[in-house]
Amino acid sequence: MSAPAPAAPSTATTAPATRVLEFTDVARQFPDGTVALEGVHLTIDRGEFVTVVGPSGCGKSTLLRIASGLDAASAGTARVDAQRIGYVFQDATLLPWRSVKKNVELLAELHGMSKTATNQAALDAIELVGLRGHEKKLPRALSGGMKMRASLARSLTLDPDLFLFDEPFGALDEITRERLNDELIRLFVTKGFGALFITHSVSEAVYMSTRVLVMSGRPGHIVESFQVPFGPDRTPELRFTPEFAKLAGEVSHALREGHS
Ligand SMILES: Nc1ncnc2c1ncn2[C@@H]1O[C@H](COP(=O)(O)OP(=O)(O)OP(=O)(O)O)[C@@H](O)[C@H]1O
Repeated sequence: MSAPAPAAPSTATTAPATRVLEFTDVARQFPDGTVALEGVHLTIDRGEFVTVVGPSGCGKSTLLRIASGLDAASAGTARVDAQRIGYVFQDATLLPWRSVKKNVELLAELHGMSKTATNQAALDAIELVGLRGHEKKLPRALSGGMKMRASLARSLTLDPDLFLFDEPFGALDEITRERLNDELIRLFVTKGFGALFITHSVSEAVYMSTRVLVMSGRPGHIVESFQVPFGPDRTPELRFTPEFAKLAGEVSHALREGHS
């Protein structure tokens, strides 16, 4: 069993951090009076992988929707300084009649990229997510993991500064999920985007992130923040180390405390 990598910043860089997201005192109250979020402070820089865990219904998806611009804060300031935003949901949302390649090209097309640039971006993204050789397949011929790879590739064509993930691997079996965790870490290290990742799995949160945030029950706000001390070269064995177990235990504890 290999020891965890020494404590290090996730992406070793000496350049000043580029802030891609800054929430100050954000609240969201819906018209029916439901207060989903209250007093949320959150910053994400490029090169940071920030995961939010919290009890069901605490406002995690609402937080992500505000970050994506699909929803707006009802109080406070939600600032996103990203030219391009990637968005991956639990459902891969592929168009069933388009091939893998055509699905991956979709966002680039919608963003008005030229045919040549779209083609190249799609081929690069397909290569990055390991779908080479499957370009012509229709979504129905793909496994759940392959669909998620195609969904990831579709956003990668935009080379996002900020990537938003709403439980992207929640519906996958454990082996596929862990494999995709590793692939996403590799993409993150290669591309250096900022990430906001939502999951119900504490283990996934600790394994993937540079920082884990724990939300309280509704109205959701951040009750605890954990800097993750493991470097970018994480391998599955990390999950079996005492350091990992200790941190995961602390996050679980904070989750239970925030819940009560
Ligand atoms: N459009 C809406 N109108 C009224 N209430 C809403 C609306 N959207 C979400 N809510 C409520 O706001 C709260 C937060 O919802 P949200 O989906 O953000 O939670 P979540 O933490 O992502 O939940 P889960 O972990 O179960 O996916 C919930 O109580 C939900 O019912």
